Amino acid sequence: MHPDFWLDRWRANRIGFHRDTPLPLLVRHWPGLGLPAGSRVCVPLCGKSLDMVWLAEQGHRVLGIELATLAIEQFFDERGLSPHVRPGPGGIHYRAGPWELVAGDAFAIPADLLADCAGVYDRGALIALPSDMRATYARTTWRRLPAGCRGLLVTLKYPPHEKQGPPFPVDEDEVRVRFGPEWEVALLERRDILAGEPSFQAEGVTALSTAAYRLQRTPGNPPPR
Ligand SMILES: C[S@@+](CC[C@H](N)C(=O)[O-])C[C@H]1O[C@@H](n2cnc3c(N)ncnc32)[C@H](O)[C@@H]1O
Repeated sequence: MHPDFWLDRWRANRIGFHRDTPLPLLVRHWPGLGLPAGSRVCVPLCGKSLDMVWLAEQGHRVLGIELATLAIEQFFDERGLSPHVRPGPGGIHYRAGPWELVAGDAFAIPADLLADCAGVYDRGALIALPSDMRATYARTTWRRLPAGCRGLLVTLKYPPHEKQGPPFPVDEDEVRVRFGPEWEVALLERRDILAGEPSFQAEGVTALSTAAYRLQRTPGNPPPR
């Protein structure tokens, strides 16, 4: 999937993935990770998600990574903030308040920049990518996160032949294969959501569920790539 796919969507404002409230699964399960206020949370493929506002309200510093400059500009504009903008590791860094958003490729983000991230939040990132790119994403962005890092991952599952992604279906086996053994994976919740997703129904999808996973980076990791 070429970066232009996403840049075009932002230019045309075709951002049906964007929610105007924080994700209930985040609000329900994030506190269980036990991350102290003040810790830094990485949000790969962040868009202009309001989940980053919610994370900041919990006292976190947020490091977002997003290809589309337009998404980052809209995030700050919509908060009435004028960020400091500077080139830095991995791209152009936009900073204001608790937010530092990097306009760049999450796959190319340097490990140094992630070294003090105690948390990671993925909603609409893994499932935004086709299979080969999901493998790259796990081997690059996630692998560069430090030992002890704790994360919340939200996925979708539907019969793969019933719809073209994105979003792509990702089941529990795949999560365990992609992230294990470097990450301990625990399924926290799975729920059927088809009734509330008319656009999936209109495409002929017959079953749709979302799941939340807790991930914890195990010690004894291989060196980051
Ligand atoms: C499905 S959207 C989800 C956005 C956000 N996580 C949310 O929940 O609203 C995926 C986002 O990833 C961005 N993106 C895609 N590939 C990327 C990459 N390699 N590095 C950084 N951002 C990327 C796209 O521009 C898009 O904003």
